[in-house]
Amino acid sequence: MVQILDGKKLSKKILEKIAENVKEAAFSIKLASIYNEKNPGSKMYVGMKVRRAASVGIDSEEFKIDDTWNTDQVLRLIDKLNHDDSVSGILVQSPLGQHIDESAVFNAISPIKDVDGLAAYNQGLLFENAEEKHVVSATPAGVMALLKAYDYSFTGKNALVIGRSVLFGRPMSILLTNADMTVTLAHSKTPTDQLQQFAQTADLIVVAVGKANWFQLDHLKATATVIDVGANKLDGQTVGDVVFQKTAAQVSWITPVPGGVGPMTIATLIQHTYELAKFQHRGE
Ligand SMILES: NC(=O)C1=CN([C@@H]2O[C@H](COP(=O)(O)OP(=O)(O)OC[C@H]3O[C@@H](n4cnc5c(N)ncnc54)[C@H](OP(=O)(O)O)[C@@H]3O)[C@@H](O)[C@H]2O)C=CC1
Ligand SMILES: Nc1nc(=O)c2c([nH]1)NC[C@@H]1CN(c3ccc(C(=O)N[C@@H](CCC(=O)O)C(=O)O)cc3)C=[N+]21
Repeated sequence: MVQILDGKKLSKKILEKIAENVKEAAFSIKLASIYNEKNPGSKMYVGMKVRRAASVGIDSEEFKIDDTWNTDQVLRLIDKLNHDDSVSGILVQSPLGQHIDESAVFNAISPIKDVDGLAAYNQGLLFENAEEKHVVSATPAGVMALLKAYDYSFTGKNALVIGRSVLFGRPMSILLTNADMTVTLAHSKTPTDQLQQFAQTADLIVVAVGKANWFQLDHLKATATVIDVGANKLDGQTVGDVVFQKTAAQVSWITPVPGGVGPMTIATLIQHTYELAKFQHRGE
């Protein structure tokens, strides 16, 4: 019988702890979010992050851009926020828009305000496994926290990560490598028969392709764990990348959508905001 990795429950516990820490902090904390207001998903997710942050006593400031903005304008905004001591963390919600150079934007964020761990400085330290020295991308870090909360044993196990984005797949594959798993990172150029081979020997399968109800492979290991990162809108409902029933019937652990990775992403992002604010005020 499959067991649920309950991100909603764990995220509540994380937020309660942060609320206590913020109450005791002798400094105010503010999260600045930049997003394209024409993207309904971005508007919704930033709204959720702002509300959750407020619920633990962290302020927010939203910077809405639209498709008339160019990369330089966004870089100038980030430069302003980097130098604004009242701003503890800077979140750039992707996608910003086809014409914006997201990599240049992420890399312009001051490393000590990069709450999503997307700047090359932080991604580089992730490669070095120097985790105590840097911020890790919120969603993969949230997945690790969820697995650790259920005492997942990583060492020597096989992981299959499907999706290689800078936002999720790549940092996820490195985090799992750093945790001593043997990681296969698949993508759209991985032949389907190969994907089936990797899936049936995987102990951990992490799906982040951005296609509703896409993953439905058979012959999965009965002891396997499946992490569904997908957040797709289908007829007004949020559905994952994984066909839940068919997959849950085969494995031991699975995350639900909603209620799995999503809430963990938000809680982890807010935790990073608190931790970076604390670092910025160290020694006071
Ligand atoms: N819950 C949360 O907190 C978060 C959820 N998400 C969700 O996760 C999903 C992925 O997001 P993101 O990483 O930004 O997505 P991207 O669109 O940036 O990347 C999708 C990845 O999936 C791969 N892919 C696409 N089709 C296939 C296929 N048929 N077989 C194998 N691989 C395939 C692509 O391969 P290629 O590289 O070859 O193009 C690409 O690497 C989305 O639904 C997003 O909403 C993302 C971040 C946080
Ligand atoms: N720089 C950046 N960082 C991100 O973390 C980031 C991003 N860009 N771009 C888009 C994706 C998507 N994302 C989600 C966050 C929370 C939920 C979430 O909490 N969803 C609820 C359901 C919400 C609903 O009702 O639709 C759940 O899964 O329980 C989903 C998706 C973060 N993203």
